Amino acid sequence: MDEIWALRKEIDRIDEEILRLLNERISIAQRIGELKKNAGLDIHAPEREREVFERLLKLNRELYGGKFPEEALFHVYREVMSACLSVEKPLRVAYLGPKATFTHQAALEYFGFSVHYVPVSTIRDVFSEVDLDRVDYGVVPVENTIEGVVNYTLDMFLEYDLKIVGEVVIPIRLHLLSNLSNLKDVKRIYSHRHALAQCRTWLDKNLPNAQIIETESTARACEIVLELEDAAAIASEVASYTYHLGILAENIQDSSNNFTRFLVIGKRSVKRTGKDKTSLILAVRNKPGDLYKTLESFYIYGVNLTKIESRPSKKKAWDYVFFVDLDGHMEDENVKMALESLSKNNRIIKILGSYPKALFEES
Ligand SMILES: C=C(O[C@@H]1C=C(C(=O)O)C=C[C@H]1O)C(=O)O
Repeated sequence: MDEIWALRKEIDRIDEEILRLLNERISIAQRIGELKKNAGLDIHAPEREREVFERLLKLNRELYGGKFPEEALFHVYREVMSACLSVEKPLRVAYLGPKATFTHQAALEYFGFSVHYVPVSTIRDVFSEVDLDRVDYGVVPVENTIEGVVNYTLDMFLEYDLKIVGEVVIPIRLHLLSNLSNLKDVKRIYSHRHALAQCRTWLDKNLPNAQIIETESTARACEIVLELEDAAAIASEVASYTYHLGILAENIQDSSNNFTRFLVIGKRSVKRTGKDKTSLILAVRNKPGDLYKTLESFYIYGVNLTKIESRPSKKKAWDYVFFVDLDGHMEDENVKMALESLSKNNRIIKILGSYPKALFEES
């Protein structure tokens, strides 16, 4: 007992030191904020945030053998930087709502909690909020490893002149949320159709007799469950703390290969980090060998394409454009040369931006 008491004293001392350092850090961030304002620079610096994360994750591995878990270190620093940024300039971020959805989770993962979030009801609204400067950034889903591409998001890039400033990949993990403490007391389960379908095997095995009720969103399921004494909802981790519901069973989804990629959209390009991606929209004429010729530029300059997706141009029937993602930044020599050669041949419709690759890319 004495030893526990002594060790807790030690923890108190360490916490005081961490607190002092956090306050010192935020004062420095405030000064950097003023300097950036005077120089007309962007206050939010995603490339610098990436550098901070990578440096610390590396130091944690090299100096301490990764004793402090990597994901936790990421979240601690996500919040530290989110708070430091908020004293420089409070950011406003729109996302495809409602609250507590996976898009909300992706937004939190990218910006942390010290940001003002604006949930909106359509992907178009996210684009228009950013376009009209009502928010600084927007977050939208773009593809899922099981369901495929979110076409609507790609189409919006043809309509709006916005830039991609970042990406987030998150595993779609579903949990059984309830304030009940025993699985056998769950008589009714509420959730959105997709979430229920993704947990079919687990439900058949663990709660074969419970009544299943569909709701319009996982968020609505949580609201209903809060009022009931024999029910549980299937929803995300963010839903559990948004609605103050406990996690009765974790990771109940059938597939462990379910990931969604989200894009962060804004108005300005992001500086090079060395681990970047570039997205662009290309025009390919409807004649033999044209796609081949377009792709040849990437081959000649050794640029690796990570994705190519075709969409109707909406200008003419059977006319298509290609959405391309590639490894590298526009300022990288090989990417620059490939883009120059494509532009000479009038193949570039839009460059959507260069941005840091997702930090934890699990796809
Ligand atoms: C402090 C800065 O401003 C913001 C906060 C950061 C941080 O807390 O480390 C990093 C980048 C910026 O988004 C900075 O630009 O260095």
